[in-house]
Amino acid sequence: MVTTGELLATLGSVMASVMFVSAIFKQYFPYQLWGYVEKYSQKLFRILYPYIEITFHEFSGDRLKRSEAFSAIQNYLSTTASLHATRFKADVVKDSQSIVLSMDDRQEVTDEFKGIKVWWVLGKNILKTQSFSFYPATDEKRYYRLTFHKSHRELITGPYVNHVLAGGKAITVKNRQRKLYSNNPSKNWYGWRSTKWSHVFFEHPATFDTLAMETKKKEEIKKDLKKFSEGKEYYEKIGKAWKRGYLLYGPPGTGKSTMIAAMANYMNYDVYDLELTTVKDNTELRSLLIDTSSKSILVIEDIDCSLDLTGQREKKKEKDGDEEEKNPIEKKEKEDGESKKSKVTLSGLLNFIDGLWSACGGERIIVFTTNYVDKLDPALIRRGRMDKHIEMSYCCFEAFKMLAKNYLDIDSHELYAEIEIMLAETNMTPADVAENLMPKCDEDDTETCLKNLIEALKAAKEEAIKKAEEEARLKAEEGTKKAEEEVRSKAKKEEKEKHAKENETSSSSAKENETSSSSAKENGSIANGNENTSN
Ligand SMILES: Nc1ncnc2c1ncn2[C@@H]1O[C@H](COP(=O)(O)OP(=O)(O)OP(=O)(O)O)[C@@H](O)[C@H]1O
Ligand SMILES: [Mg+2]
Repeated sequence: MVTTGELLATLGSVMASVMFVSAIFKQYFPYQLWGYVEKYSQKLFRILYPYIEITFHEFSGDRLKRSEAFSAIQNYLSTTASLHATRFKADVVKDSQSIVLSMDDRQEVTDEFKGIKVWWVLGKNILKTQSFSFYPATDEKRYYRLTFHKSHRELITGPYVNHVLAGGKAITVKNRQRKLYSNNPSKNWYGWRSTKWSHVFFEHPATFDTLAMETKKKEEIKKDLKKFSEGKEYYEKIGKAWKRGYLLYGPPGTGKSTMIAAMANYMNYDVYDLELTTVKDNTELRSLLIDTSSKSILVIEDIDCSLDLTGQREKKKEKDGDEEEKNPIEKKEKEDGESKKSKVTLSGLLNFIDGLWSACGGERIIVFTTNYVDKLDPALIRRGRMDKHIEMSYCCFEAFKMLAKNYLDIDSHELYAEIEIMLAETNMTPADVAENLMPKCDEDDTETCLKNLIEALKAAKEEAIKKAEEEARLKAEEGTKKAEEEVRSKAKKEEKEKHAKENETSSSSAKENETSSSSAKENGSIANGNENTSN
């Protein structure tokens, strides 16, 4: 059976023959006559072949970059082709978990858009010449050719092509194996095929279902994320870059990193884990940002330790300073090392998150984590930079139930009541609760694990009481010391005052004596004077 593509191809070759004949004609006949022939042959061509063809090549540019349009069309046609084509090629995606079928070479499929029929064919050119290249050479250059009637030019070249590209990209996102990136030190940026980010496949299994926290809070976060992912038009309307910042804070082991993994899985985003201490300066920070793709989460973990942004860090420095004073050479070496490390400033970081460059790429989530939220600069965590602040706290009963469901596959147990009371009295992180719930050997049944948790909670409670008592004792001791110090300084002050008074009294009596003796002297001289005068 002759396909439409073959028919069109035949028509095409007939036209090519006409062109060939006309080229010969051009050589042997006068110019005026040729002008007529050309005019009418083109007219004839348009009448006989009223179709338009658009070709999308697989590779474009000097560096043989695979065309995004080609990949998108391939994915789009993989769904359309599965309805019409008879020969397929299979690609394995998502770490061998699923198969995607695409059209085989020279296969033709039809598609319809608003009642208009178009034809797609996958063709290939075989290159005859071979040249030496650093890049893996390929002999074949594939392309997709789209053919449609010229009367639908506007509709097909505009809305239809956009529809195909958008549909294809959505399938690419769905099928892609997500990646976890980490930044390379800049000294490795230069050189052949070097990159700013290196990656591994992102395979963290955490989801919002496995994350233990209050359901209400969890649902709120999920809704927030969903709203963000659907908010392209809204962000455009309000004139804001399509990005959202989350600050996750709380004690170690409360699930901040787990939450990031759950967010990435929920949104189907890549993760860029930015290690700030290896970023040389603000310019480098900006280059890293520009090199991230959209639909990604940019993470800066333990922001309080990454830069000199907090009181905590300053305290640490003071302490270091005391130690270094003993050894000035070591101090100098350490200072040199520090200066080589990172010159990223707070203002650089602020601009990175909410400056003009931060809008590049779009659809991006930025997450900071910290154990010490109070010590961060307010400018860093203001809304617009960190739009949503999420406290990850100690394990509550609701979170425990989720962990028990995940770890032990139970919804309730007679020991739950005791655990609920103990969790209300004791601070235990979800990480510790999870560890206690986990069976350690085949013999560990549900009850053993729950009892382990109760024991651990009791131990934690006793420790907390002891710690509180110790703190109270230290506080009391400090209070007594302070009171004693106050009494001593008061006594000292009184003693001083007493001495001062005594000194004052003795000096004034000495003055008095002096005055009386001098006045006696004066009296004597006056008397003598009188005597003299009377003489
Ligand atoms: N809320 C939670 N839900 C489920 N598992 C949790 C939760 N919190 C902690 N865990 C478990 O504890 C481990 C440690 O948690 P995670 O690394 O997320 O803590 P963190 O808050 O990032 O700690 P840090 O501040 O030290 O980085 C995880 O591997 C996870 O199994
Ligand atoms: Mg963490």
